[in-house]
Amino acid sequence: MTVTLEKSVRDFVSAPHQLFIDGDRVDSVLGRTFATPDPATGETLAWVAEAGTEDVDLAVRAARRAFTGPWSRMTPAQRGHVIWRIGDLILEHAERLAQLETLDNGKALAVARAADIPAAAALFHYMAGWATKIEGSTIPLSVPGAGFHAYTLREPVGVVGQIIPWNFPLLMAAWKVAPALATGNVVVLKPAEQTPLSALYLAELIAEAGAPDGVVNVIPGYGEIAGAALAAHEDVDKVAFTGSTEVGKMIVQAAAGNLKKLTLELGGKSPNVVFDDADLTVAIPAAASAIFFNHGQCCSAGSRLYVQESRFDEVVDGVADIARHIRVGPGMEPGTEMGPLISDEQLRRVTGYLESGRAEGAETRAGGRRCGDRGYFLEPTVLTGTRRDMKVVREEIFGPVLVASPFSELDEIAAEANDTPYGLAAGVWTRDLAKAQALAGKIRAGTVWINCYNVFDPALPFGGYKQSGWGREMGHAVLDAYTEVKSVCVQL
Ligand SMILES: NC(=O)C1=CN([C@@H]2O[C@H](COP(=O)(O)OP(=O)(O)OC[C@H]3O[C@@H](n4cnc5c(N)ncnc54)[C@H](O)[C@@H]3O)[C@@H](O)[C@H]2O)C=CC1
Ligand code: BAL
Repeated sequence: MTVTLEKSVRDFVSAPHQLFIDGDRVDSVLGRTFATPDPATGETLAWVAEAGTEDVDLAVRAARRAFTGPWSRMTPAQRGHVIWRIGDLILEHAERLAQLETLDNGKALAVARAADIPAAAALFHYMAGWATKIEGSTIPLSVPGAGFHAYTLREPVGVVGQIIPWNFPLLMAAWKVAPALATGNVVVLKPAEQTPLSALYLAELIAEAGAPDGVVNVIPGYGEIAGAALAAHEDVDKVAFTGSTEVGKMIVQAAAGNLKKLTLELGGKSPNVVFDDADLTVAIPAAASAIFFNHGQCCSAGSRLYVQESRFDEVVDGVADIARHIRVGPGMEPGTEMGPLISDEQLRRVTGYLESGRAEGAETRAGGRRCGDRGYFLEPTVLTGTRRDMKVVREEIFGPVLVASPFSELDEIAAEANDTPYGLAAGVWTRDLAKAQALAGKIRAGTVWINCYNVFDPALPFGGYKQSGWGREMGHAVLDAYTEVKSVCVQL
């Protein structure tokens, strides 16, 4: 049995999907379209206009016109009102958006309802408040002689290209669009080719909320064509990207042409460390959730579990038992806890890692196989007996695959936790807060969760050390990424 689709969702999905440029739905210049599949079946869900370089150019021009035009004439309070209204509209359309997200991404409807959609609305509501609080400062100068009045202004960067992934399609759009608008920028958003639908729906809500034409343009298309053109475009002032570290590096090179500003939110291989004095009734289910939430398709996934040796078997057996009982199925089926992976390509990538782990001697404590032969379902998997040099330990798998290892003491685990090119997140579990904070201080990662995991809040900055990225999203910190500082110096 599946949840009955709302008629409006059925109608939206089955309609032809155009690009959203300058407040209008338009076909792509070359008339190209692409299919977005339903990951639960592998069948085509919808056909979507495919942006090419010409469309990227049209969208950038529309954004530039809006930047110098009506958007720049709105007061901060008016901008804040529009952004708040977008949050309200997301909540008003929550069920439709949740169903759309489940169809396009595959995630369980309960998860889309409880997590993705309210979190996207919350981000717009939080950022709305910042629109009226983008302030400079007055600066006392030490230049001898004449008096000066010097101050700084924070100005928008300009036209921002935003390239987002498929793991949290609407939420990643919110993380990008909301701070850009709060700081007075304009946007060309390229959603992932696997999940373009909720971003197109969001474009309509943004227009309904009162954003002038061209302020947010949404151009679905392929990364190597539309994404690459956006990253290289000479009239784009900044690119904000979330996705693989590999593509992040390509974007750095593409952006060099006009030295556009960049923020990058990239991969992770996050350590989750359980000490022997932790409350295991909480730590065990949390360690399972840290890796299995969103099918492990989270950049922050706690994919390396380290347990102090005296409790290793207890914790691993507990996590493996949870893994075996997770209900895997189509996201639209009531009771489903874990849906399919996003695509055939991702399924092959993840099962390739499982084969490599087995070939290198890892032991499978739970899962390890594809479920059925329709759609892209995989069993939640726990591997032990791994070594530091194995691919399954070193590389981001981006699937429901946990590698678990024992450790003996704090300094050893700090070194092992940091033995990765990534530095996105980490978890620490212990009743001893001094020990937790000591380890948190040693771990080189943008977020350390103590006795919790995957806690996100619009006010809490998120981003990576090392090859996990540049800059921070959310919180006060994101405002820096979307503003230029201008110093004004007046001789009195
Ligand atoms: N940090 C995160 O949240 C995410 C990390 N990933 C990682 O990336 C791996 C591969 O997944 P993909 O979907 O292939 O990630 P990806 O990095 O290729 O795709 C992310 C976005 O970048 C775009 N893109 C791809 N190539 C581009 C290019 N040359 N120039 C500009 N934009 C480009 C895509 O169209 C998509 O919108 C995953 O297995 C996972 O390890 C994937 C998605 C999200
Ligand atoms: N990429 C944003 C959040 C996550 O994947 O964990």
